[in-house]
Amino acid sequence: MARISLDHLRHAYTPGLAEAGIYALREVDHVFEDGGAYALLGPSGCGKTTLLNIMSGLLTPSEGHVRFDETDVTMLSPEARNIAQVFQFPVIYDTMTVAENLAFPLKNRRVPKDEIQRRVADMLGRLGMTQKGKRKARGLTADEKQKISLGRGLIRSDVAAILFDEPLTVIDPHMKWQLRSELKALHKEFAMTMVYVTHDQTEALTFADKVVVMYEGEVVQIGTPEELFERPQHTFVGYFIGSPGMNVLPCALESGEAVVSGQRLRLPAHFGPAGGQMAQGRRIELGIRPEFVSLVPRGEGLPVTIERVEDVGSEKIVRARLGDLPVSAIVKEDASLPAEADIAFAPHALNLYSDSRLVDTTPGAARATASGRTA
Ligand SMILES: Nc1ncnc2c1ncn2[C@@H]1O[C@H](COP(=O)(O)OP(=O)(O)OP(=O)(O)O)[C@@H](O)[C@H]1O
Repeated sequence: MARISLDHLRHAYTPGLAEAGIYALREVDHVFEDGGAYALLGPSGCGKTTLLNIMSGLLTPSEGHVRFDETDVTMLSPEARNIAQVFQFPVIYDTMTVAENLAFPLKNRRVPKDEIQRRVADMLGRLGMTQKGKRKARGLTADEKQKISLGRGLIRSDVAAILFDEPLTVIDPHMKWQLRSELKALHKEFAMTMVYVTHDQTEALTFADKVVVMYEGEVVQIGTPEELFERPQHTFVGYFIGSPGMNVLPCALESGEAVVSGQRLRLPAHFGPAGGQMAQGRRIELGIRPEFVSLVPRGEGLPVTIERVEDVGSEKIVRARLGDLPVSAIVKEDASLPAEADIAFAPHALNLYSDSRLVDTTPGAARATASGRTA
């Protein structure tokens, strides 16, 4: 297994696009640690597949380098990089049996016969396909074929990394959970470097130790599921992760207060220096997750109009409007809702954003804030 370093990668699909400044990847500079389980998460078109294909060698980046440990592999083919790939749709040999398909990558590497038999039997068990080992792959369901593709990727122990591109798209919903758990178990057991592309936050958060969130050709945050939830480094992360996503409220800062939709909100004390030194002309926003918004009696917070309440099991999602801004709150199922409500924000959970990037409001960070950098 290898540590994969992406060194100042940029990619435009044609020289014309590069000249026009249209990059599918704008700047990616990141290290995937040896043995880590990563998810590349982001909406359609944000550059996930482009990045994965650059890592696998299917695509050569316009700029920058890819290194596997200390070796520069930027110009090497996928075969020369020794990686396993699992694609969105199954890639298997219909005329071979299920077992032969699984054995194929091992035979190619001249693994001894008895070792192949042992590993194939083990993988068939893990995939729940022991009874189907001798069946021809032709005629299997799309689910089953994709499970074989996964098995073929996972059966080799000598690969630098395993790259998955939305591998569960064709899998039946109730099987997805089982296969994800199996992938996670295999990762724990063999500590393989795995990179898993998805646009589904549940898939990303349950599979990965670290989630790499991409937006418009850039990595906007790399973090554990908890970090992405608690401290979104970019408003997009706040909006994309969570259901409903983080409330993002445009505001102006004035002597320790935020003016949100014409209402004044006293900010936690530590926001003072950061807010005071914020450069003029920036787009300033407050971020607060619905889990940290509460409904309080009129006069105790910011006045809102409740527009609707959605019942979601043990909780209710309250959709309200603060002036012209939509705000969501998550409250307990049995919480009573005042007819005329205000909203209050848990101070510890308030985040401040400048041009979509999180402002470090911890004491001592004012200098970085003033120059526009974020932590
Ligand atoms: N072969 C290509 N030629 C030109 N532009 C491309 C090509 N492939 C992708 N793009 C563009 O590059 C950008 C990133 O695409 P990419 O497929 O990497 O995104 P993605 O996040 O994987 O999306 P999806 O989840 O829909 O696969 C998009 O704007 C896309 O239109």
